[in-house]
Amino acid sequence: MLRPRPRRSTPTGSRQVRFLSHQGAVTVTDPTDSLESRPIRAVAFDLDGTLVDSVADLMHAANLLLAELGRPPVDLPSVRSFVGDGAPKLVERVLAATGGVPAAEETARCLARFLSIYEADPSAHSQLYPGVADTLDALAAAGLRLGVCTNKPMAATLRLLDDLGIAGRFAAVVGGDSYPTRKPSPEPVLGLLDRLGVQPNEAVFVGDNEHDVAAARAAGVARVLVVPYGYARVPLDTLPHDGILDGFADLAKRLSR
Ligand SMILES: O=C(O)COP(=O)(O)O
Ligand SMILES: [Mg+2]
Repeated sequence: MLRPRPRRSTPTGSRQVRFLSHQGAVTVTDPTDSLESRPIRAVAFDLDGTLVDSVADLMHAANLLLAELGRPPVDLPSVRSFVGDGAPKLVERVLAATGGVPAAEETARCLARFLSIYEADPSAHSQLYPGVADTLDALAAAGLRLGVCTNKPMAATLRLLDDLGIAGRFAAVVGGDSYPTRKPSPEPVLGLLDRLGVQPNEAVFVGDNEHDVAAARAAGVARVLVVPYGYARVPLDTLPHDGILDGFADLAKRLSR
């Protein structure tokens, strides 16, 4: 059976909260929140910094591009701070840090070259964070629909999920080039939830940075949780989430009793 955790910053009172499990809908009284009852049917995940530690492969692709350009390489902490706004911003930041951003046409050529390098092998140095595979299995076994909403372009995203053996866990995947806008826009989150066949207030979002929290909040999901280990660029406790997980496996504990 599954149960929610209280939301932060909600009026006191009481509410009935329903989660779906194998056994059917489960209703739990949450005394800290007066919102309407709502069954949780889906969990949406960010990718980089939440499911996968991917920064080493991003750095590798960036440094192959930079070598071709005759520029110096970037280091891991720098690339880590560049991730989260999608590949075009990543490449722009890499170029800005190594001599400057060239004219638009040359920058576009750099982006295309970076993507062709990265998409060819996005997983050589990347790994799932501890507990990810087992926890996804447990949530799926509990009857929840799982999806990915990332700012990484779709081609690389699908390859990475496949390489790491978790592509089959997700009923829907949305990338940074799936909609006109990316996170922090709510558009890709709403698009993913639509593909999963659930309403926003039937979903939990799990992410690692400020864009995840902003996008999920704006989309109106029931709960926004963050992992403690990702690529956030601001302190997690300054963000309007509903809780910081102890680790990925903590998600199963938080959603079950
Ligand atoms: O910026 C990216 O390319 C991906 O970032 P995300 O998976 O954390 O959204
Ligand atoms: Mg992320």
